[in-house]
Amino acid sequence: MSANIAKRIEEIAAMPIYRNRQEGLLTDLYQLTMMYGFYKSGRMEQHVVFDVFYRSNPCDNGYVICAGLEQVVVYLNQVAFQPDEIQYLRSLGLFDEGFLEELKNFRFTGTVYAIPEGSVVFPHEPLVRIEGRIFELQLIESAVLCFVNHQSLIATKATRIVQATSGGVIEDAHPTSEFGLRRAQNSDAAVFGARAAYIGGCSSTSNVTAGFNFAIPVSGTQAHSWIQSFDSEIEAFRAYVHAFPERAILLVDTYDVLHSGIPNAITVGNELRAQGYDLLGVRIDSGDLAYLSKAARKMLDAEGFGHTQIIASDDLDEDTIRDLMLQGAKLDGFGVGTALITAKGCPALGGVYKLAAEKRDGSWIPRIKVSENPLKVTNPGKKKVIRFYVDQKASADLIMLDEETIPQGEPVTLFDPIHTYKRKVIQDYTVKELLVPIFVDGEIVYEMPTIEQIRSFARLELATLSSETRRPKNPHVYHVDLSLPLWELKRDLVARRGHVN
Ligand SMILES: Nc1ncnc2c1ncn2[C@@H]1O[C@H](COP(=O)(O)OP(=O)(O)OP(=O)(O)O)[C@@H](O)[C@H]1O
Ligand SMILES: O=P(O)(O)OC[C@H]1O[C@H](OP(=O)(O)OP(=O)(O)O)[C@H](O)[C@@H]1O
Ligand SMILES: O=C(O)c1cccnc1
Repeated sequence: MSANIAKRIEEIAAMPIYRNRQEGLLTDLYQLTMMYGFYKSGRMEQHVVFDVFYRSNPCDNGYVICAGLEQVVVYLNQVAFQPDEIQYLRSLGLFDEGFLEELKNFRFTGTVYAIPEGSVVFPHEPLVRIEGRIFELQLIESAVLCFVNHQSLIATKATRIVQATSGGVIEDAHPTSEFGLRRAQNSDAAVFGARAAYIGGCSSTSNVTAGFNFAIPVSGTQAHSWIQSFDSEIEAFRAYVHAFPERAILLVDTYDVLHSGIPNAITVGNELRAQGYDLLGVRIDSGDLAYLSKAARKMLDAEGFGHTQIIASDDLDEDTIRDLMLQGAKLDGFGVGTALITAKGCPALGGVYKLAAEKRDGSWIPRIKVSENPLKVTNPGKKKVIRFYVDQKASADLIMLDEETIPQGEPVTLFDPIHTYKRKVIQDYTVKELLVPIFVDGEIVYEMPTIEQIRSFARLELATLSSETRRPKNPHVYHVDLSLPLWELKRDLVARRGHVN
C-alpha cells in the first residue's frame, strides 16, 4: 500500500463513526449458513466474482448518483468477529467449533473494482465488482448492499431536490441544507444520509455528527421554541443576533410572518446595522411560502435589506420546491428534512449482489441467473463498463467482458440488448472505463477522495448528462448496452439454462 493511500485510509478509519466497527455480524443468517455449507463441503476457497447492480432508477429518475463506497471500503478493511459475537453464534447451535474458528480469523482478502462515489450510473451496470473466496464474499453481501443502496438513494434524491431549486440548471441551484436528523430512520441513516445528501449537492447539514465526522459544512437557524421561550418575538430576535450578529437567520413564522416576524426582523436588522452588521436571513416554515416570500422580499427590499436571504422549510420536496419557484417565490435557500433523509416517494434502491463467474482450474466460468422477466436475467462473466462521451456529454454505456478490448475511436455500433434491432453508431467519441481498482488481494490500492472532491465530481458528472436525462419526470432513457460477445454469451447461457457444458 502506498504511503498516501495508507495515510488517507488511516484518516478515514479514525473518524468516530467508523471507529470500532468490525461488523462481522452485519449480515443475514443465510449468509452464515451458506458459509457453513461451503466450509462443510470443502468449498470455502472457491474463487468467484459478484456484481453489485440495480435494475431500475428510484423515483422514476433518469440516473443514480452512486455513493457509499467509502463505507464499503472501511467495512471490508475492518470486518471481523469479536469474541462475544462468536459466543452468540455458538449459542445458536447451528455451527461447529471449526467453523467458529474460521470466523475468529476472518479477514477480507478479495479484489474489488468499483465506480467512484459521485459518478452517475444506470441500471444493470456493475457498481462494485468483488472477486475472491466465496466464503468471504458471501458474508459481505448484506452490508455492502446496505451501504451502497442507502447512500446512493439519498445522494440521488438530493440531486432531484437541489436541481428543483433552479429548474434543473445546475449552476444556478440555491443553497439547500439537509435538516433530516429528527425524521430519519434512526441515527446511522441520518448521519450517512447527511453525507450522501452533501455528495448529491446539498450545501450543508444541520446534523452535527455528520459535520464532525465527514467535514460537511454545518448550518442552522432557530426552533420555534426559541422564539416561544421569550416574552416577545423581538426579544427573541435580539437575543439571537446578540449571540450571532454575523450569521443570524431569524425564524419569522411563529406568530405572523408579515405583521410580526418580518417587521421585527427589520427592526433588529436596523439595530444590527448600527453596529456594523447585516442581517443574514429569515426563515419561513409555514403558510403559503410563495405568497409570504414575495411579500417578505418586498418589505425587506423597501427597508434596504436586499441582501437578507429568505429561506424556506416546511415539508419540502422536489415537487413543492419546483412548484414554489414556478409561482415566482422569492426564496434564496431551502431547508429540507423528511423528504430528503427518507427519500420520500422512493424508499429503497433495489441494488442486488449476483454471482457472475466462478474460477475452475484457473479459468473463469460465467454464471447466470435466469428469469422469466428478461430484465431480471443477470449478465454473466467478469465484466467492465465503459462510457462513451460525444462533445463531452455522456452518450451511452457499454457493459463488456473484462477481456475485451476497449474501442479507441473507431465507429462502434451499439444495440439494445432486448430490442436488438434498435441500433446506434457512435463516433467521434472519447471513452472512459468506469470501474477502478479499490482492493487487490485484500489490500487497498485506491486513494480515497475527500468529501469535497466527491461532491464536486458528482456535480461534474451531472453536467455530462443531457437536461432530458436529468429531468425529474419521464426522463430520456440513457442507453446501457451489452457488447456483442457478452450478449452472445448471455444468450447461449440462457439457452442452456446456465449449464456451462
Ligand atoms: N405556495 C405553495 N405552493 C405549494 N405548496 C406550498 C406552498 N406553500 C407551502 N406549501 C407546502 O404546503 C404544505 C403546507 O402544509 P400544512 O398544511 O401543514 O400547513 P403549514 O403552513 O405547514 O401549517 P403549520 O402551521 O401547521 O406549520 C407544506 O408541505 C408546504 O411546503
Ligand atoms: O419539514 P422538514 O422538511 O421535515 O424539515 C425539518 C423540519 O423540522 C423542523 O420542524 P419541527 O416542527 O420539528 O421543529 P421546530 O419547532 O424547530 O419548527 C423545521 O422547522 C422543519 O420544518
Ligand atoms: O436549523 C434549522 O433551522 C433546523 C434544523 C433542523 C430541523 N429544522 C430546522
